[in-house]
Amino acid sequence: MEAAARQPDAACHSLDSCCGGACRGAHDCQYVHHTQLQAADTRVQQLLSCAHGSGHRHDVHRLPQHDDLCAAAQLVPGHPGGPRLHNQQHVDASIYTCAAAHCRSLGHICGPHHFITMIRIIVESHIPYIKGLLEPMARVEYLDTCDITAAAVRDADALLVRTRTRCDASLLEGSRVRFIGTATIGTDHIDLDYCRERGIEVVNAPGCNAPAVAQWVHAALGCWLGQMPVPVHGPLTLGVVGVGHVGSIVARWGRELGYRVLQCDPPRAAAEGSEGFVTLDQVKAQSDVVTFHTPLTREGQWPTFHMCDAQFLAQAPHLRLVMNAARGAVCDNSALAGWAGDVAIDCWEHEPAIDRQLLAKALVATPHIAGYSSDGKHRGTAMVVEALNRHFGFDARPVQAQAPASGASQVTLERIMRSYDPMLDTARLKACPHDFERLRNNYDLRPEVM
Ligand SMILES: NC(=O)C1=CN([C@@H]2O[C@H](COP(=O)(O)OP(=O)(O)OC[C@H]3O[C@@H](n4cnc5c(N)ncnc54)[C@H](O)[C@@H]3O)[C@@H](O)[C@H]2O)C=CC1
Ligand SMILES: O=C(O)C(=O)[C@H](O)COP(=O)(O)O
Repeated sequence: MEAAARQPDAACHSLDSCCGGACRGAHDCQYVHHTQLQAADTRVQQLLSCAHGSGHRHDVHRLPQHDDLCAAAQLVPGHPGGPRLHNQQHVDASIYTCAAAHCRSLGHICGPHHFITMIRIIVESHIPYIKGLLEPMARVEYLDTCDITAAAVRDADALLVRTRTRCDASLLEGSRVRFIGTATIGTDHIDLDYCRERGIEVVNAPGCNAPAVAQWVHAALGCWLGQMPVPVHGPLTLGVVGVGHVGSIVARWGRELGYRVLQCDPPRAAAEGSEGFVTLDQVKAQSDVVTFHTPLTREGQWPTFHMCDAQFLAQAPHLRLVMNAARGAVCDNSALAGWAGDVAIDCWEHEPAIDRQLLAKALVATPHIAGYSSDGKHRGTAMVVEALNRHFGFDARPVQAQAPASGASQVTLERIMRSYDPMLDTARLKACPHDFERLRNNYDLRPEVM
C-alpha cells in the first residue's frame, strides 16, 4: 500500500485520541509495506509527517532523536542490535514505540498508550479472565461468536477467539486484522494458510488445558471400569493416539494407574525415532481402550480425519471402549454409533448438531468441555494476552494459573474420580442435547486434579 496520507478524520484532532500516525482510519502510513521501510528514520519521518497531516501538535521540523532512531533500528529484522521483529505487524508496533519515545523526548504529554489507543481488538465474549486487561491500551469490543462477522472485524486490528469462530477468507478478506489469538489448543477453526499469505500472525495456546482433558479421559475411563459387571482381566491396555501435550499426560497417568500404555504418534516417531512408539495397526491389534488426542487434519502424511472408522473398529479384536476428546471428525461418528463396543465422547462430528444415536449409546457424553478447567482457561487467556503484548508492545498483566500445565504427578484413580464426575455432564447433555452450546457457554469451570 502507498504511504500517501488520506484525509484525516475528526478523531485525530483531539489530543486524547492523538495517535502519532497510528490512526488507522485516517492514514496509510502504517501500511507502508515493510520492503519500503528501508531505514528506521524514514519510518519515523513518515510517521511524524503523517501525524502532522492529521492536525497532531508535533513539531514535525524536529526530527527524531538519535536514540530513538537507534531504538527503532534495533527493531528492524537483520539489524545487529537484535532481530526482535520479523514481520510487518511487528514493524508497526515498533513505529508506535519509537513515536512514543520521540514524543516523550519533546516533552509532549502523550504517554505510550496514546499511540495505541486506536488499536481495535475484538474479543469473543466467552473468553474468561480478560475483561479490563486490555482496555487501558486499546479499544476493546466483546462480541458473541455469532456477532463476529466480516462487517464487525473489518476495522479491527486483532481478534481474540475460541474454537467457535471460523477465521478464514469469508471473515477476514478486506479487513485490517493483523493478529489472531485463539485461547485454545486447537487451530482447525483458522485457515492458517490464508493467514500466513496475508501476514496475519496467528497464536494459539499450546497445552493450556491439557491436564483438564487428561482428567476427563481418566475420569471417563474410571466410570467405564466402575460399571463393568466383570472386572477387566489383567492390566488394561490403553492405546493413546497422538502423544503431544494432552496425550503425554494421558499416557503418563495411565502408567501411574497401572495400565499397559501403547503410544502411537507417527509424526513424533519419524522425528524422534520409533522407540517408545507403536503403529496404529499395533494399537488396533492390542488395545482394550483407545483414546484419541490428535489434531484434526485432512492432508499430509498422517491425516487424522476418520482415523477411527468402521474398518478400524472391525479390525480391533480386543477393543471395548473408544474415547474421543480430540475433534469430532477424528472418529467416524456413524461408524461408532453402529459399533457394538462402548464410547466416551466429548468431541462430536457436526457440533452442535450431534448424532443422536451415538449420544444415546455413549456411556460418557459431554458437550466439548473436556478442556474446561479454570486453570486451563487462565492459561489460555494468559498465553494469548502475552502474545498480544509482544505483537503490539502492550503491557497487560493476565492472571496466571495456579496448577502446573504439566498436570499433577503420582495420580490415583481415587484422586481423579474425586476431582471430576463426567456422569453429571453426561446426564445434562442427554437431557438437553439441543442445548449443546448453552451447556458449554454456561459451564462451571472445574478444578484440575490436585
Ligand atoms: N476436548 C477438548 O476440550 C480439547 C480438545 N483438544 C484437541 O486435542 C488435540 C490434541 O491436543 P494437544 O495434545 O495439545 O496437541 P499437540 O499438538 O501437542 O499434540 C498432538 C499430537 O498428535 C500427533 N499426531 C498428529 N497426527 C497424528 C496421527 N495421524 N496419528 C497419531 N498422532 C498424530 C502429533 O505429532 C502431536 O504429537 C488438539 O489438536 C485439539 O484438537 C485440545 C484441548 C481441549
Ligand atoms: O483448546 C481446544 O482446542 C478446545 O477444544 C477447547 O477446550 C474448546 O474451547 P472453546 O473453544 O470452547 O473455548
